[in-house]
Amino acid sequence: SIPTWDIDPYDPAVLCDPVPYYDALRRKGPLVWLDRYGIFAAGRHPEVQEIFSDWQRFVSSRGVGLTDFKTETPWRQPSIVLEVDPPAHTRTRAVLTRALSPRAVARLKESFQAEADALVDRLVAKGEFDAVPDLAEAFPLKVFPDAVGIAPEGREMLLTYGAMVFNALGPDNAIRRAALAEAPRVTAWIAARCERAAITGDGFAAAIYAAADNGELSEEECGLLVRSLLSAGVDTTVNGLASAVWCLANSPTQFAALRADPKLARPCFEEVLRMTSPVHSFCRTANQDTEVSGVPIPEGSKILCVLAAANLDPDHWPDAARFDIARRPVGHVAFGTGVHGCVGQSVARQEAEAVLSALARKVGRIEPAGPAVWRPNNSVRGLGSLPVRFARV
Ligand code: HEM
Ligand SMILES: O=C(O)c1ccc(C2CC2)cc1
Repeated sequence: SIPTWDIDPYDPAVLCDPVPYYDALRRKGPLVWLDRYGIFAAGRHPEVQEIFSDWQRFVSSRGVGLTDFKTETPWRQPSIVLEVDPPAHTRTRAVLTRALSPRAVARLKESFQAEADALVDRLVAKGEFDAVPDLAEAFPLKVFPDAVGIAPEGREMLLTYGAMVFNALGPDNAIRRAALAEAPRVTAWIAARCERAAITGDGFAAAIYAAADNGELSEEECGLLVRSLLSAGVDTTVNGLASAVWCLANSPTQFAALRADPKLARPCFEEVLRMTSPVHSFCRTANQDTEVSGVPIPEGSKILCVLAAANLDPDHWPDAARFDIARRPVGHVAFGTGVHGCVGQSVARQEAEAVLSALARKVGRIEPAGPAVWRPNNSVRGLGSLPVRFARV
């Protein structure tokens, strides 16, 4: 029989302190039936890997949250890359892959590094501050909209919209309702920013709109792909950077190792992603009667793939609970995997390398200066506040 569990993974207390839930979920079996929501949950690395890799049996076009687009109305026009399957996905994904290519991102390395160095210099001078607004939000909100080609005014709206996108993927709970209460105002603002006329410079959005000039996509489709960048490209890196500071503040020996070799900034960020999984869970929908690891899965079933639990699976990672920047966590699923694997991961890594290498070169010690406060969100794991002290080298 299939293990059944009445836990509420979307309870704010669980969202803020999820590791016991992850451990229990993995122990209960490869797939567990969560009868509170009538969904399956997968918390072990092999099953998450299998489900995310098999887009034919486990589709994204019926939504990657708890809403089944086949029977319920999405809160916004579905994404034409995240919430579609091949072949429709193939066309739009190709445009994003080109616009966000490692070469396009490498051109940003210097400006990202200059911005990170200047910011960290200011924070070392300040001494004590909240790393969430002053570093984790400040850095991406400066460099990412510039890289996309979005005007500077009102950028904090990107945080509101990101939280909305990620909360909307959860159940109809208080968090989701609060987030969607602001939907009309925020989605109108986002739509206006995505218009071709509103795009500045020759960044990612300009590269996307070039696909409208060569007939690859319609202008409306290009606007929706810019919306995808604004939906996925801010809250994720904000939470990844905040979690990186949290990991380093709690592991002085690991920060010392990073300081000894600032080139460890990139592998350090991969280990932060494995340990904290900024996107903690996403769904797939079975489009046929099937089975995974011997568990029958009826057509139409939603499967919550708990990326964060898979990334802490002790059967896949030796000493999985230990933050070890020398680990090289190849195979982590913090960026997903398969055809929908994160198309923005080069940008995320470039942002993180800039910030972590600045910390390695300019900060002597990172110390907690008050309680870390986690902010509950139905799909992302993020800090609301992280008071820290930066001691000079
Ligand atoms: C630490 C930062 C980030 C994390 C943890 C992250 C995580 C993810 C994950 C887990 C997926 C797969 C979703 C699925 O398979 O259903 C994904 C897809 C995606 N990400 Fe990222 N992401 C990050 C940064 C970014 C950035 C900076 C951008 C934009 C520049 C971006 C744009 C996208 C897009 C457009 C998709 C959909 C791709 C597709 O469906 O083919 N992400 N990301
Ligand atoms: O295309 C989108 O709108 C989109 C929204 C959220 C994500 C999450 C996984 C990072 C990805 C894409």
